[in-house]
Amino acid sequence: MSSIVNKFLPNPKTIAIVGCPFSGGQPKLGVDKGPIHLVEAGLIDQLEEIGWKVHFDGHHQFEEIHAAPDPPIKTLLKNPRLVSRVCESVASVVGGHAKNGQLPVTLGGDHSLAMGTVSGTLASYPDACVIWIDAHADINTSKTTESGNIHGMPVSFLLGLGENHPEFAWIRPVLKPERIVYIGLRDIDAGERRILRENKIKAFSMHEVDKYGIGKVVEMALDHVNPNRDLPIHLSFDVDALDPSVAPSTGTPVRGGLTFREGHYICEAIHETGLLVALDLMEVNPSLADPESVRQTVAVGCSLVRSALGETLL
Ligand SMILES: NC(=[NH2+])NCCC[C@H](N)C(=O)O
Ligand SMILES: [Mn+2]
Ligand SMILES: [Mn+2]
Repeated sequence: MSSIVNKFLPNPKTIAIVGCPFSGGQPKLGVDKGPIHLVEAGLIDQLEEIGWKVHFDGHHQFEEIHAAPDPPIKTLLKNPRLVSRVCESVASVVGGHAKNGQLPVTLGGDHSLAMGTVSGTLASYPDACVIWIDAHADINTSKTTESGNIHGMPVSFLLGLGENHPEFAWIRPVLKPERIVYIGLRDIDAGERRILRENKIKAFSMHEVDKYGIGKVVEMALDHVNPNRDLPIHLSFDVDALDPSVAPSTGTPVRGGLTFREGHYICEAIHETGLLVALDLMEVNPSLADPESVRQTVAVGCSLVRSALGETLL
């Protein structure tokens, strides 16, 4: 176990793996296989090797939810009922683990799931901040979305922006705009840019990563959301934040992303705060790209998780 002490977790330090084989927030098949590949690659043993107790009792089953199809309703959003119900159930699972003093590690699945994970974290740690690592801002509302894909919208629901959707009535808009920060952005829709500006949401795009270096960017990001380094941190990592040469198997790759080391540095630095209370690793899609690219993406996903949980280089 690394020498950093997590300030929020009781002993024995325990992780709860929340495997979420879910793809309903976007149209590409296969992202639901992400968590299965991550676990099959040995993630659980790897986390035990670095000193964690790990609970995993199988991937989340969304069967009953899948059994109730979305009726055609008048909205541009795709599968709103399905996504909402799945996220509601993820929120209660993640929230339950957090309340038991475990650190939930949610494996996606598409990034719409973060509506559930962040809601679950905030239910147990109301003053938690969110560090969102992504090529995208995922902050569209039903007014601004061009795709209708809900994986491009979870942050706006968490903030309570945009119009009310009865399907999503369970989501409490508990996230404050000053409690979220982005790193890695480089593909932002026009409407999202406006929302970020109007709500004064802090974001470090790849431009700032180039300009200041990743060390300084992480420090500035923490200074913004966690100035006294005393608030719990939820880290939501979309694997497409990494450059496609590093993580090719993902549904919406964007060139010009984080290097292998920049991605890992972020995770290592968050671990060093001793404040991490929840982690998401999202958007690994093992059915996109050739077998070697898939292997590489799954391996990098596992190593990001290990870094956030205390694997050290020395
Ligand atoms: N979680 C993701 N990979 N999101 C990609 C979102 C892309 C685009 N902004 C959209 O709204 O559809
Ligand atoms: Mn993304
Ligand atoms: Mn995302």
